[in-house]
Amino acid sequence: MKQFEVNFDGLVGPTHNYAGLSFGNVASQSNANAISSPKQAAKQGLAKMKALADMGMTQGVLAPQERPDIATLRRLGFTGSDARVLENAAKQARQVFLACCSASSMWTANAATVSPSADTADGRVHFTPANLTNKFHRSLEPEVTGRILQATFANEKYFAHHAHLPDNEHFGDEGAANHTRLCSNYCHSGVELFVYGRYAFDTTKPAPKRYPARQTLEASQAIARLHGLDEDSVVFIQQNPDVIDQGVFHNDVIAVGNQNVLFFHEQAFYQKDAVLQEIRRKFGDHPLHFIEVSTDAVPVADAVKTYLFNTQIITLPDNSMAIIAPSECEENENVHRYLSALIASDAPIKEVKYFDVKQSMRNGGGPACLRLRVALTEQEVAVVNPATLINDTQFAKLNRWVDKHYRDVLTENDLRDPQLLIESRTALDELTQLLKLGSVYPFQRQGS
Ligand SMILES: N=C(N)NCCC[C@H](NC(=O)CCC(=O)O)C(=O)O
Repeated sequence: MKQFEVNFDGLVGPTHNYAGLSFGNVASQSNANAISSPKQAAKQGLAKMKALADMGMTQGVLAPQERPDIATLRRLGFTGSDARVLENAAKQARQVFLACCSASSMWTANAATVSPSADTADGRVHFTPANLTNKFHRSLEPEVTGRILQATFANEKYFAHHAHLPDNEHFGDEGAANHTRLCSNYCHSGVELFVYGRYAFDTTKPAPKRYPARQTLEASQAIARLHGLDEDSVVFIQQNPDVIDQGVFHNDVIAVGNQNVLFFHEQAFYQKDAVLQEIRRKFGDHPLHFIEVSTDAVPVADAVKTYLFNTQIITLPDNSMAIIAPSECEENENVHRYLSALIASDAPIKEVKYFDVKQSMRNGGGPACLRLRVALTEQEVAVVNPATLINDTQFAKLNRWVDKHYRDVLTENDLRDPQLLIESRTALDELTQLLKLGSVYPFQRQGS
């Protein structure tokens, strides 16, 4: 049977900006208020999607969200015309306003957790949007994310969509950024790794001291239950609290897996040896490769700066593996040396391809943050909304759409411009037609 792991990349929205909203995410904080380029950001993302499609990968795209989020600003007490809501919010509650303008839905690794049909009790692909409770600006995403996922995977026979977990820190869930699946073949049952940062109901357990742990064990357990996963094929792993305190705010900043390869930093996991043993036991007799990177080879600070682990390991149509890395990895001596040695070694990864995703990197989002992985059978691919899959035509249309609607530069001051709101809504309205999504945005559903 043909097997697919489809990457659904987030399209960068027209209000892409740097607002320093993510405490614990070093890049986000250090680029607060830098000038952004939504057009360049969207094009960098599209170029990566097109490059993967050209490598023979099946590549999808997920629509961004409506920002500024006028509906939320109204919910928070701002009234009058949309222009007045923007003006008053920017003047009276700058931080709240900025949070409601973030284009953070571009990082679709945080859109949802996905379990392929081979792993689930009812044989469907299961999706649970992440509630992203730890950051206000991100907690605004799950409802619309759910609608976009339902419009993309719109077939109940094959796809099951759950509501996001309760919106409370006890069930803080960051989606696929803390979830990895190991398997020998995408269509065979695999072992799902759920990485959490803390226990919600037991404060005696280890937890980071400086920065927040966004994901709880209880949230990860709830997702595994909802998706009908077999406990013999699930491993719950605590992230090392010390690395969270060094800026590793999601597990995908320090570990990444693909098929039978787990690529991780030696400091990634709490009680690492027991974790690796459990993974090996549950994976069974098939070959399994642990590629462990020592602190001597790459210090955690370099991993956080370059996003060595926020790379995509992909299996190409000829079954060889390649690693998709941000250009920051090529520019850093330690990391470049490491990657060059890795592909020359007998490890399964044979090729490295560098991509410029700097507009995203400045907010703490590398190549892997920009994509949601969905392992699908041939039959399942056939029922995905075809307009969301990238081919030459869709790529050209999306590029033209960006050229037509996106600004070259954006500053904080521009965000309060009512014209930007109109531009964004016009762009998104057209996008929903291009991707055949129906009415997913609040501005399209007013009065419905
Ligand atoms: N690791 C993964 N999978 N995703 C990266 C998400 C980056 C995102 N940055 C932000 O939301 C910054 C927005 C700002 O500061 O303007 C976050 O911290 O949640």
